Amino acid sequence: MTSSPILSPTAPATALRFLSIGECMVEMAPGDAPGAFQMGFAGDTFNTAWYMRALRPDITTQYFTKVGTDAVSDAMLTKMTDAGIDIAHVARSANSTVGLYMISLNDGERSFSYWRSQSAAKQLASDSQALAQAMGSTDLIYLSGITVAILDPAGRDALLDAVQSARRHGKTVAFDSNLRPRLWANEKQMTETIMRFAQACDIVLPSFDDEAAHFGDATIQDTLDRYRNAGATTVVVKNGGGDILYAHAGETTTVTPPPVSKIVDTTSAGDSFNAGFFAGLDKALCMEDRILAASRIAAQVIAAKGALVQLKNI
Ligand SMILES: O=C(O)C(=O)C[C@H](O)[C@H](O)CO
Repeated sequence: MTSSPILSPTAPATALRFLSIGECMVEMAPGDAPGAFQMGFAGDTFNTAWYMRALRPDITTQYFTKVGTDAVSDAMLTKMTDAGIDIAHVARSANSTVGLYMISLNDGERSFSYWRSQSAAKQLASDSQALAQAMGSTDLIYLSGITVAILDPAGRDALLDAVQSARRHGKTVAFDSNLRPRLWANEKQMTETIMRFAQACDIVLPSFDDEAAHFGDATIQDTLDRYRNAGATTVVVKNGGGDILYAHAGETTTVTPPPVSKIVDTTSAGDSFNAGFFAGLDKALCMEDRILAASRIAAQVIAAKGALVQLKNI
């Protein structure tokens, strides 16, 4: 079992800074009464930033996105600042607003409907200088397959350039492939672009069920090998409630997460897991302990409705 560091040697020993890049949307989640919905704000990379802030109030957590200038965009930014997330790198656009999604639950199975095709966040990579500046003033950068999926080809190239440059400057970059076929033109474009970004990252945190469905991986080991062969130094393959497989510092090991007692809504399971994992990166923990801590956070999150759940006993 290894406790070798993951963060770049240039990362500070204290006052770690975390930057999450992506889209936050209005979330309409099923309420308690039939037909009722509860409005909130969520989005995979924002959820991770929110949980990171909850778990590590001692570090700077920043969010990078673009929103509108309307009232709902203001309310979203208030939600971020109330949570203690630094929004200095959030840009605003006067002629667009934020996206929206609705969760439908059917016998515990969730499905999503989205209204995001015109959202301001689709332009988040339009200012390369802003990207470089944000990445230059952080240590750990996080983005997802959704962050990449919402961009146009020029935006994808600009984001990839920025990530590669940040890595050359000693930043640590983490990526959750978060496959959302509906956001891509076709499966080939999705899988090729995801691998292009994975190649540029240090840490990759895929989920086996999605990877099996879209990359055709027969086993969790196949998923791990594909990302490791692409060049990621640390790969953690999430696996629903099943055994998690990781590779780090030349070691490949399985971790059995604690049994989950209650599943109400799995929204944000992977996002909160990622935050739980990042929260331990600057600590002298072994990989297994980081992964177990992340699993315990995700277990709390899926025991309640919605993407953002107040954590207990952290
Ligand atoms: O699908 C998306 O873009 C989302 O970010 C919605 C949810 O908040 C997220 O997927 C939950 O994991």
